[in-house]
Amino acid sequence: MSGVENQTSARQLPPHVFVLFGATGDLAHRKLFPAMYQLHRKGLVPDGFSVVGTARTKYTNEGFRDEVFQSMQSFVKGGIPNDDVWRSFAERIHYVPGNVDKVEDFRNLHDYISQVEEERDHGGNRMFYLAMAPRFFGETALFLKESGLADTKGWRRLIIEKPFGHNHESAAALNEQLRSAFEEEEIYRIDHYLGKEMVQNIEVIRFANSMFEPLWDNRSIASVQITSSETVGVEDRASYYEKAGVLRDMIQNHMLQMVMMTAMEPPSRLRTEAIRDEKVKVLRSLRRYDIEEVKKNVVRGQYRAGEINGQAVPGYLEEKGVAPGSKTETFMAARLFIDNFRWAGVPFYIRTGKRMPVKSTEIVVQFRNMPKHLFFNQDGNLGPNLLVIRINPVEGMYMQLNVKRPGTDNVVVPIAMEFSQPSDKSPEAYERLLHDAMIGDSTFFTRWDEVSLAWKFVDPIAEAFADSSTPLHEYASGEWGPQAATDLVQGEPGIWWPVYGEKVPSVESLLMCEKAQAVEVK
Ligand SMILES: NC(=O)C1=CN([C@@H]2O[C@H](COP(=O)(O)OP(=O)(O)OC[C@H]3O[C@@H](n4cnc5c(N)ncnc54)[C@H](OP(=O)(O)O)[C@@H]3O)[C@@H](O)[C@H]2O)C=CC1
Ligand SMILES: O=C1O[C@H](COP(=O)(O)O)[C@@H](O)[C@H](O)[C@H]1O
Repeated sequence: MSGVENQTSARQLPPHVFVLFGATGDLAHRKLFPAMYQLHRKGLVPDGFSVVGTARTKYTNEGFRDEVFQSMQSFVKGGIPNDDVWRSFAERIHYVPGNVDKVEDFRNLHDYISQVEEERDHGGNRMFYLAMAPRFFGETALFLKESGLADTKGWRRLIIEKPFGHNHESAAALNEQLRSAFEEEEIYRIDHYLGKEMVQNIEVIRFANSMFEPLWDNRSIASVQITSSETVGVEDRASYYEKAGVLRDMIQNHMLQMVMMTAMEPPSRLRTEAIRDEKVKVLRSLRRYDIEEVKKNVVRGQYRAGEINGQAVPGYLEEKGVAPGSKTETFMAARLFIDNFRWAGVPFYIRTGKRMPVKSTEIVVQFRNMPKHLFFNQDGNLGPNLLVIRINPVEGMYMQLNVKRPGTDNVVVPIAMEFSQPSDKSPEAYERLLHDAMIGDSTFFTRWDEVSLAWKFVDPIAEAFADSSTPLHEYASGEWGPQAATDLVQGEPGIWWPVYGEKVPSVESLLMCEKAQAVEVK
């Protein structure tokens, strides 16, 4: 017995060689090896599955396996034992030193992989994962072709990390390079938010519950708010973040993906291209902003020193690697409009930033108020119904409803009808996405037209930021962004609904919120 679980309900993966570029890097150690280990532990990988890692640092197979084992102690919750499961996984791991700037190193890698394929049947299939800096993506794809590595007897697939370009022009150029070596169907562009359990659940909540779909439009919904707040700062990623800012780091990809999942039409069938077609239509209807509209609908900010969880933290400008006087935005809020029949007139508010009070991602769908109020809460107000989808750290949802407070008066209180599931039971986003790519399911990867349209939306905002026509507001670490972001939310609801992080909303917190709303809406 290897100790490997026999998980019959999930799909067994096809045999293949998994070629991991950037195998010594942070992503490989933090996410990819733990994800593959879990797939192995669950009995989902077949005999013919091997990982061949490559990067410039020199390791023997044994040395590299030890390195992966050590990093697993930090990156798999609770660490992993040195038992049969690990040993049988380690046997699958190989390492070949190489530099992606040198085509001859690809030939060397090719020879090694051919040897691995001779020793065990991998079905002639190869998966290439580019876990490297984006500047290497295009050239690596071309060298894969030139060295013959991409000529396989079975299937070949390319998984590519974000960021996919810096703007539309560079993304299109990169796409052309990739397409000269791989077909669109062979390219799996990662957006790890699409691997999150509750992001995938949005479709199920919407399309498997008959009570929501009839209400899911501008007749019943007043607004949608999507918040993704982080407590961390730029950490040691300034060299990347200084050029990206939150607009390219979070909005162009994760935030727009959540907008698409919330706003898309039901697909005609549960098929990859049918789903992606519906998502793309949302981006086609997303109103694009010129500079004047950016000024009205977009707010950006940069964190200053403050406190997070009682700990003093420095401002962005004091962080390691940040240029003096940097204008990089670490926070952005925007009011978006999707100009189609379903959503005309419904504002979609999005906000995301670093060094905010809690780590939380939530989607709040606010239903319209009653045409006439018969009942009121203790402040003479009546809160709206909300459907809140909680993406992380809690995975779940709640519906905010009004009920009668027990007693002889007719006072109404808001309650949260709540569902949550333990997040440690869900596969990590990377585990789920690797599994999908290995079985050839690209539903939760981004198609080129999605990426292209997302850049077309983002580029004018980036230009407005670059020519300083929109102010860069300051906010203290530990705050919910600048005041201007609060001012953006007009009409119903008039406030940003709170996000609760680890907490569960209580009647008191919901009432406080209604009170705030009553004041703001006036
Ligand atoms: N880290 C994370 O959590 C996340 C990362 N990403 C994305 O993943 C990608 C990788 O990020 P990350 O792992 O953090 O980056 P790292 O800098 O930690 O790793 C880069 C890897 O590339 C290798 N490398 C660098 N130059 C060469 C070269 N000339 N030839 C061959 N290999 C080379 C490095 O190894 P060596 O020095 O040994 O050559 C290393 O293995 C990026 O696109 C990033 O945006 C996306 C989401 C999250
Ligand atoms: O892609 C990125 O996402 C993380 C946030 O991801 P989460 O899963 O922790 O919500 C963000 O910190 C990082 O800057 C960005 O590159």
